[in-house]
Amino acid sequence: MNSELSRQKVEISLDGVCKVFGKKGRQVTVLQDITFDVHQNEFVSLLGPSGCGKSTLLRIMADLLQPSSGQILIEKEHPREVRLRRKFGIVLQQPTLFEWRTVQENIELPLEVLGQSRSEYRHTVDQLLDTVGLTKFKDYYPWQLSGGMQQRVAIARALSLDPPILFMDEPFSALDEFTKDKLQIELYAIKKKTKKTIIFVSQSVSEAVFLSDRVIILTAHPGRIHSIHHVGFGEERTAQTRDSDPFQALSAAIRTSLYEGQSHKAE
Ligand SMILES: Nc1ncnc2c1ncn2[C@@H]1O[C@H](COP(=O)(O)OP(=O)(O)OP(=O)(O)O)[C@@H](O)[C@H]1O
Repeated sequence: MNSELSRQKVEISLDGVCKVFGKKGRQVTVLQDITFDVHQNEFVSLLGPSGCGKSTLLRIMADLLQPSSGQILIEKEHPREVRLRRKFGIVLQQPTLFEWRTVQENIELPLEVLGQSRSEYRHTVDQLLDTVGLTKFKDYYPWQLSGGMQQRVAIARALSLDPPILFMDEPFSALDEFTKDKLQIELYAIKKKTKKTIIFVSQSVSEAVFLSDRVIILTAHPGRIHSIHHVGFGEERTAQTRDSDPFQALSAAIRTSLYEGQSHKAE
């Protein structure tokens, strides 16, 4: 482990997590012996081929699924406790906004559910609109927005209760390249500003390298950790980062690991 990371507090800890789907006689092991720690304010991507169990692992971490064996602790507590105290936000591939609520009303929803009044959360919501660049569009309805704008609303909504942790499952995968690149830069800036811990599922090497402090590569059938790569570019990530030699070199190394993971499986 690099020395800077070892000084940071462990926020999420996975120990020997396994997941088996199906009934007796027709069982499939999807995840096997997944063990790693995530530190406070760290951005960790889970990268691997389709079907290797990335979403399943994220869902287990977010208490949407239970592991078949092994343990997950978030700040030394079971994910259920953490979920009930709304200590994490979730952003999925599809933004799942409420069509009959405006941008602002979608972002306000979790605060409204908590029983706060608009005067209490007005400042928070104004700040979130500003953070995701949607102040001018606050009275628009989801169907009046582009896909990228809708995903920005989903991110703002996930941040509305100011959770220390964000779980994100391929949030940009349905978007075009240009919007994707732009949102990656914005997400990195949000992470820097808000100091969140982010676990991010991706199928894209360049996305994972651009956003992450560490990239965890999973192999498929069953999903196991193949390797963990530290991203050493520091906190300056711009459009030019992707053209830099360190970025290209790390992307190439990660691509090699991904292919290695697949070919071991085929042997
Ligand atoms: N509820 C379920 N019951 C049975 N099998 C499931 C269930 N959920 C997922 N699986 C299986 O688990 C495996 C991993 O699925 P998962 O969605 O976690 O993979 P993934 O790496 O996120 O894939 P992708 O990148 O394509 O989204 C797949 O083979 C899938 O069919």
